[in-house]
Amino acid sequence: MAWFFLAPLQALYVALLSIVALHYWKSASDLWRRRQGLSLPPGPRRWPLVGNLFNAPSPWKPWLGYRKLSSEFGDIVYLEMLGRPMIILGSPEVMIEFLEKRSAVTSDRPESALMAIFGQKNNFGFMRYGLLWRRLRRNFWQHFHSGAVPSSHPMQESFTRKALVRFLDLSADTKAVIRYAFGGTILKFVYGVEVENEGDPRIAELEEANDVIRAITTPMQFAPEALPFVGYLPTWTPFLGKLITRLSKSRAAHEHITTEQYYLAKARAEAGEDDTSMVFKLLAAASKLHASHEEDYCLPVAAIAAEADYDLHDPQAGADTMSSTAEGLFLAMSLYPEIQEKARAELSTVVGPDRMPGFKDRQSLVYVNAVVKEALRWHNVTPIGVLHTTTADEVLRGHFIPAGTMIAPNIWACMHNPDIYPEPNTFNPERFIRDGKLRNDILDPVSIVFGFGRRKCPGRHFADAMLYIIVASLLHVFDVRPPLDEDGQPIKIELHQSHGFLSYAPFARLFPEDCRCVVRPQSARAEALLRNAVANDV
Ligand code: HEM
Repeated sequence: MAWFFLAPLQALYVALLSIVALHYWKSASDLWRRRQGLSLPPGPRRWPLVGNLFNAPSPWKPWLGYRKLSSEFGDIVYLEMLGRPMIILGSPEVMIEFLEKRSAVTSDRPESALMAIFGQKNNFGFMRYGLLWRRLRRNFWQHFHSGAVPSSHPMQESFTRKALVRFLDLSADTKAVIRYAFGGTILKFVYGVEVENEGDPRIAELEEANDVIRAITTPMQFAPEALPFVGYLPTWTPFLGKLITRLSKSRAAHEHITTEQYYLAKARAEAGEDDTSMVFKLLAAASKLHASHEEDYCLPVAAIAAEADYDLHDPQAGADTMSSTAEGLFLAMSLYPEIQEKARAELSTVVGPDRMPGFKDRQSLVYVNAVVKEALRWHNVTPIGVLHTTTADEVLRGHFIPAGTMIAPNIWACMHNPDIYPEPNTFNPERFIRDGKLRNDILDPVSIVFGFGRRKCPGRHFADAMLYIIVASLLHVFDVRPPLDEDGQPIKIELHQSHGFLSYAPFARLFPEDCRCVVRPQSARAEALLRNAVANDV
């Protein structure tokens, strides 16, 4: 009798297995035909169907495991996850060769169904390569390219001072002030919104809005990406309910803040107010060019503006690039007082005690510039950048790379390669200086940490400018020290970077696990200088 029920089940199993085997055989033979005798790049042994699923580097800080693989197999390592090919690039040369020089075929992104379901459909950072991505990115770039960013320098200078003055309130939380400095600048730049302090609810709402990116790209959370239907499940679903609630809340915050700020900026524009914000300019251009199709332009304008918001700091998960880099920098300053001293000596010679530093001083502040470079290198916040994907079959250094291969550049390994940067774990800006000038014979972190080719970070000039003005203004006025323990002794904090990346997740950003420090004015005169500068800015 049992056979009566088992037979159909067995038949179903056999049918399913045959379909999977047939599919596997078809893709393997198709790949074999396309390879035309070329070998795939070397890599750990793959198993039928699952590939390297069980012997891939641990998803916990995978850049470490990837570096180990590169030392064993070379600059190009091949992995396969359930039939999905992936290569790890281990040196700057091969990254430039493939991702920069062949960016026409290496600029796609892996699709993320959950990102789309949870409100990030128009986020071009995660979008497939194509016309819509190009259109959104071009509009975004107009406001962030190297020629455009200097127009926001006065705003960056004054907002930095406004944020730093918060440190004069002894109870201010360092992380919150850092978040405010970057978040407030971006809100002002994008929407023309003036955020008064780190407690402003809009900063908190933006953090909530970014939570979806953080949640989906955090290793254990990212697993549901393989089963995108979870995006449609109710919040009471066992095991997954918490994640779905978190993502839904983030989507709601994202929709609320971006819509609200967009319409407020639009209303100001319609009322004829003069505003230099990005939304204002985009709207003006859209209505001039396409007066009869304004609604068509609302989506791109709102989406492009929202894109800039993604770079806000999150106090819980630290999912932010600029603030996270700054957290590493504050930690470095507290650990290396002698570096603060050298920067201060330079600031005192170039700027003097009677004014705050500005962008006009940048050329002359060689040491300060080197501190910015070292901050981007030492605490490299995007260790594997953002995954690219190939759109066509390619041959790289004699190896066949199939179309649809995910590419993970191990940026962290380059930034911590002792052959390029001796003693890479030491924060040492002087590695970038020779004979009083910035060296041009050493790999500039700026050329790698912002990614590659057509996908290279479009916010890089803005970010670089912000980091410069923060370092210069901070070190001109303040002293950054380690926190004290209960006995009044300095607590020695080491840089431990968080993780935040699963081998096939599209985006990862790191933050220092602990960056506690104490920020105090160097003198009453320095304090007065800052206060006066802020008063004059108003
Ligand atoms: C220290 C600061 C920053 C770092 C280290 C950083 C790093 C990166 C990296 C590695 C990528 C991926 C590039 C690639 O795929 O090859 C990226 C993409 C991106 N970044 Fe940044 N970024 C920073 C700041 C910013 C800022 C301030 C903004 C906006 C105002 C921004 C907006 C974007 C956008 C929109 C993309 C997606 C580009 C695309 O897919 O076409 N970033 N960033």
